[in-house]
Amino acid sequence: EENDQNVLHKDASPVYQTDVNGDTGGSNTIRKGLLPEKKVVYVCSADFLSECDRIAKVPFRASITHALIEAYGLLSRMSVVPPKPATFEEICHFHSTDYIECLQRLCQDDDPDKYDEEAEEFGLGYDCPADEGVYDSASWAAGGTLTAAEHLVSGQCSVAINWAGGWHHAKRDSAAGFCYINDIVLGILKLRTKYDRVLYVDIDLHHGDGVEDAFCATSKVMTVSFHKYSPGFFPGTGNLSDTGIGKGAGYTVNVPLNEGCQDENFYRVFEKVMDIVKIKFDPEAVVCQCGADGLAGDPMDSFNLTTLSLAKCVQYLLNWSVPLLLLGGGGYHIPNTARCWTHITSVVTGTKLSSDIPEHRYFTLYGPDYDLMISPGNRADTNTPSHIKNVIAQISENLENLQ
Ligand SMILES: O=C(CCc1ccccc1NC(=O)c1cccc(C(F)(F)F)c1)NO
Ligand SMILES: [Zn+2]
Repeated sequence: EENDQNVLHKDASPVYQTDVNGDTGGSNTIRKGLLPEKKVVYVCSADFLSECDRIAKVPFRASITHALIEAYGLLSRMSVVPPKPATFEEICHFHSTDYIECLQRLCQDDDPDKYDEEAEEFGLGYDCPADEGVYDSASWAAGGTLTAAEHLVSGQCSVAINWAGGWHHAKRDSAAGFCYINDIVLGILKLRTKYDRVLYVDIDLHHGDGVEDAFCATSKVMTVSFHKYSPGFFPGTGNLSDTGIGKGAGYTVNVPLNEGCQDENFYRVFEKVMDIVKIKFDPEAVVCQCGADGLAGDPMDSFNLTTLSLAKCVQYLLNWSVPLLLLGGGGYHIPNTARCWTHITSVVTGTKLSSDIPEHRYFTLYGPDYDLMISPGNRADTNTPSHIKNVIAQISENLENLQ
């Protein structure tokens, strides 16, 4: 096999770290950051990929992403762990049994007129179709996130990755925004069996409303979502004034941004907000939804980010050296999404990658540049300095009062 798993990509120059007695390099210390060898769990298997390839709005995205990660030789830097699909019982640790039973029933029904009143009640219908295979792919994606979270809880790794997870719109008793099972909530509930304070960060283009709703009334889980917020833009929630309720008051953070957001503004806001979150909440574990639909070139055509800012956000969280669960999410320009999550995987494993896409099964998708990096479009960033300043000021004021 041309791509020997143990050979880093030809131009990759691993980043060296001086070891305890000061000498650098040597065969076994080609790592940066604080992760001990192989302490990154990457959830994947052939069954898992073929099930997640069937997710309707992102056909074959799971396999295309995995193939690029493999082509760059990154699998040898991680522990690859095969997941199982989440069971009905595991799924109902968050979702209502009525909703999940209805989802299962409809997915097995091939009658085009199957969307009865009950279906509508559970958000299942023409905008969230319960087609054949939807339950299976959603339960496999959720199983991947649970497997990743379990490896963090058991201490077997410090970072765990499920690029087929991140379905942040699903509610306790309803599908929404093509999300059917909220794997993120299930993963956070799993982490909460060990960690007292869990932080959720969402850098997808859209507001992470399903996760926010699940934890808006508790101070044990803080949710921080960075998203486009503008009239008529889905889901329409996630304004600055949305800060949590009851015991959770102040533990919901929303960072509403405008059209055209570029790397510089996005990362500037991210860093300023997360600096305060770290001081005021001091999380014991972090879950980050890395939705890539804010990238330049995405059919959502809303933000104008490149993988550099999204990868810098993950590097920022890595530097906290607390257990970190990384998930996918949106991302509808599939080669760019694969570029983004491969770039993030290289950051997590401390591996420098050549910007030349390696020859592999899906090489042709990366034309005409065949470059790992993407360029921003030339649309203006409508986030004015005063908007950015006001958002940061308001959020630090909201967090100031946190006990
Ligand atoms: O990406 C999402 C949800 C996207 C969404 C929510 C509600 C209604 C529609 C959508 N998604 C789309 O419109 C969509 C999904 C996949 C591909 C496209 C495409 F047509 F832009 F490619 C569009 N959340 O992070
Ligand atoms: Zn999205």
